Amino acid sequence: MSYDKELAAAKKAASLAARLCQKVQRAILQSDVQSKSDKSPVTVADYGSQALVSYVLQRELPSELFSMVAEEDSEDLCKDSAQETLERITKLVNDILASDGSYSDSTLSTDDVVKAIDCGKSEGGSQGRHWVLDPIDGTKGFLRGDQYAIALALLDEGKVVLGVLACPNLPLTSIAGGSQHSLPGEVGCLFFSVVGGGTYMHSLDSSSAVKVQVSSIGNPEEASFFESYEAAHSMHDLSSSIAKKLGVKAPPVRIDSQAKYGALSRGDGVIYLRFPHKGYREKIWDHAAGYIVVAEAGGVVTDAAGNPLDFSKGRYLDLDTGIIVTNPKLMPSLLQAVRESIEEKVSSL
Ligand SMILES: Nc1ncnc2c1ncn2[C@@H]1O[C@H](COP(=O)(O)OS(=O)(=O)O)[C@@H](OP(=O)(O)O)[C@H]1O
Ligand SMILES: [Mg+2]
Ligand SMILES: [Mg+2]
Ligand SMILES: [Mg+2]
Repeated sequence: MSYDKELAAAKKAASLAARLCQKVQRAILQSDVQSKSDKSPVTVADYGSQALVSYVLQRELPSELFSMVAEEDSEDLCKDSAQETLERITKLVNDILASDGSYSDSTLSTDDVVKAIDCGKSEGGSQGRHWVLDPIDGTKGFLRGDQYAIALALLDEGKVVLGVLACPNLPLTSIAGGSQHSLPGEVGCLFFSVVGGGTYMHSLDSSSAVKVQVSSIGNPEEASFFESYEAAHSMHDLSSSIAKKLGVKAPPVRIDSQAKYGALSRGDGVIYLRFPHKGYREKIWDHAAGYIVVAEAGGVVTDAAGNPLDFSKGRYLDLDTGIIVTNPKLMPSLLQAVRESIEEKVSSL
C-alpha cells in the first residue's frame, strides 16, 4: 500500500508545527507555561502545534475519516481564566498558516482551535487508521532551550506505518560525543519513514533528503548510549549498571525527547535505554514516530524483555518494564545485560 499522500500531509503538518514552536521558543514568556493536573508543563506551543497538525492533516486529506490520538486536550484552555491564552494560541496558529500562504481562504476562530485540539481524543486501537501526535515531545527540554520534537505517526490496523519526527534544535551533523547544551552547527532536522521504505532526513529548511542507517557497531566498547535528560523519566542508575555490564566505555548522552530516536537512526549513538520509575505508563505518542524512524533505519526497538512494542492497545503501551533500542548485532548482549541488571536490582531491594 502506498502512503504518499499521507506522508506529504504529515511532513507539511510537522514542518509548520516546528515553525510555530521555534517562534514561541524564541520568545517564551512565563505566562505561556501552565502546569497540567499531573504537574507536567504545557505551553502555548504544545497547544498551537497540536491545533496546527490536526487542522493541516484534515485540510490535506479531506476524504479520509479522521482519527487522532494526541497528548493535549482543551479542558484547561476552556476555563474563563485561560481566554487570553487561547486567543494567543489562535493568533499563533493563524500567523503560521498565513506565513506559509496555505488556506488563505480561512482564518481559525478560538472555537476552531479548540475543536482541532480535541480531535486528538481518539482511543486508537487495532482497527482502522489513527494519527498519533505528540505536539511537543520533551516540553521540559523545550523550556530549557534544549532538544524537543514534534512527533507524528500513522497507525493502520494497529501497526505504525508512517512516522515524521521534526527536531528543530537537533544539529544536521552527528552529535556523537556532545552534550545537549553545546551542540555545534546548523540545527533543525526532519526525519521521515514509511513502512518498508527506509528512513530519510532533511533539514527543516530544505527538502533534499538523505537516507539514514543505524550504526553497525557490534563492539560495546565502541558504543555510546542515549537516555532521558530528566532523571525523573528514566532510572539513570539502572542504565549505568547495564552499560557497565555490557562493556560500554562512553558516558551516557542525555538529551530530551524523541530526538534520541532520530539521532540513533543516523548512527550518532548505538543504544537508547529507557527505564521509567515504577508505576509510570508509557503513552503511544511518546514512541510511535521514533519507533518507525529507528526500525526503518535498521534498528530494533523492544521492551526490556525483548518483546516488540504493541501500539494497538489504545492510548497506552502495555508494558511496565522499559524500552531498549539498538542495532541487531548488539541486541542479544544488550538484552542479557538488561536481564542481569534488573535481577540484581530486584534482589538488592
Ligand atoms: N515520570 C515519567 N517517567 C517517564 N516518562 C515520563 C514521566 N513523566 C513524563 N514522561 C514522558 O517523558 C517525555 C519526555 O521524553 P524523555 O523522557 O525522553 O525526555 S527527557 O530527557 O526526560 O526530557 C514526556 O513527554 P512530553 O510530555 O511530551 O514532554 C512525557 O510523556
Ligand atoms: Mg512526549
Ligand atoms: Mg508532549
Ligand atoms: Mg507533556
